[in-house]
Amino acid sequence: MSEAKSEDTVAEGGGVQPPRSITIRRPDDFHLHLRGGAVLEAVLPSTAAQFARAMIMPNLAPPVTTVAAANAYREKILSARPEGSDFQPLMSCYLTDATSPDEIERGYVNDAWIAAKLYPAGATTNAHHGVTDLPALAPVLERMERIGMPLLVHGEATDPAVDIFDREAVFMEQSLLPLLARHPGLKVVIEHITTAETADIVRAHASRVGGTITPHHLMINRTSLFQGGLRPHLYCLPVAKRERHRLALRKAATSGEGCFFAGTDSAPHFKSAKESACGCAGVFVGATALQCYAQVFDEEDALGRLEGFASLNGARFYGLQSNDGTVTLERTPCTAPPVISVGDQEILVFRGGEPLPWSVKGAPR
Ligand SMILES: NC(=O)N[C@@H](CC(=O)O)C(=O)O
Ligand SMILES: [Zn+2]
Ligand SMILES: [Zn+2]
Repeated sequence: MSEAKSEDTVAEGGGVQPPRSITIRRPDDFHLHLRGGAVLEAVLPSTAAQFARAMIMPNLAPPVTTVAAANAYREKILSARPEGSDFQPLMSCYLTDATSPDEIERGYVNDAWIAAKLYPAGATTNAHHGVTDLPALAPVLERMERIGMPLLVHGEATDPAVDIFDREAVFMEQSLLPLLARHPGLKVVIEHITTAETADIVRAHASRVGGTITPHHLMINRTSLFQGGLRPHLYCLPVAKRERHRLALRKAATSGEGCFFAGTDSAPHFKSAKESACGCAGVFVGATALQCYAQVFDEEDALGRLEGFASLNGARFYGLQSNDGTVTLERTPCTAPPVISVGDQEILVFRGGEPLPWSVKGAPR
């Protein structure tokens, strides 16, 4: 495990004061929704200011299922970058019942994408084209296993009879563990893990299974969704769970174990669509992600492990070089904007408009 450089200062009494700043290698966000068009233009600068690369989620409408669509989307992302940005999108493709193993391999060998995303049909936002019959996906998964291409999983059961707070647990037991057994060489990332038990499943298969953890699942529990009234902007899928799970996620993220890494699941939706009789799922955390991760690691007295989680573990899992360059986080309070505007619409920023104890040096405060 690498310990990042931090500026410890020796207090007059001889004790060590907590560091004022920490410098880590530039991090990667291994789970990001950028959408398209004006939303892409509006949200990309937030991520590009913090992260060198991001795994781009393919749940657009229509979803990214072909090499041509992935290449076109990558070009749109590259041209939406702010002036001077070297941000690199890492592309993924969206698996459907009709996905062909040949198209998956073609995209992988031609660098159109480096991973494929499994959405159980209907499990989350724009998942209605997802997979209805997992065992029938075997030829695709066998091919991925053979070529070493990781499978990224939204791990929730879709049976409406399953309690929403149990959907991740049920998927893990009924679908993910059997899938891991059927495909013993397949690399899998369980995305946005939300339970103590899922963290243990990741650990138990750590040689080939990773787990991404979002900033918000480290900060909120299911009670937060109802604090003082209904909080639609904290609603995402998988929904936040009980406090014991949040504590287990904080332990996993800050443990130094290489199987856990940053994936923000920053998922922009318009305020009007969130504050609705049927509000949609997703938290826009792109503008405050690194500040929030730093706060959590600081609270857990684990700032020295932030670099592993944010900048090294994920790259290692994917067989990528870690990034050149560094980013410095300072213990200087900052307040992110409460909203990002897109034309006459707004997207609320997670923890925007309130003081955060950490700021990203050089990023707008
Ligand atoms: N996390 C969410 O609640 N929403 C994501 C989809 C996803 O990652 O499940 C979105 O695309 O809005
Ligand atoms: Zn998801
Ligand atoms: Zn997501």
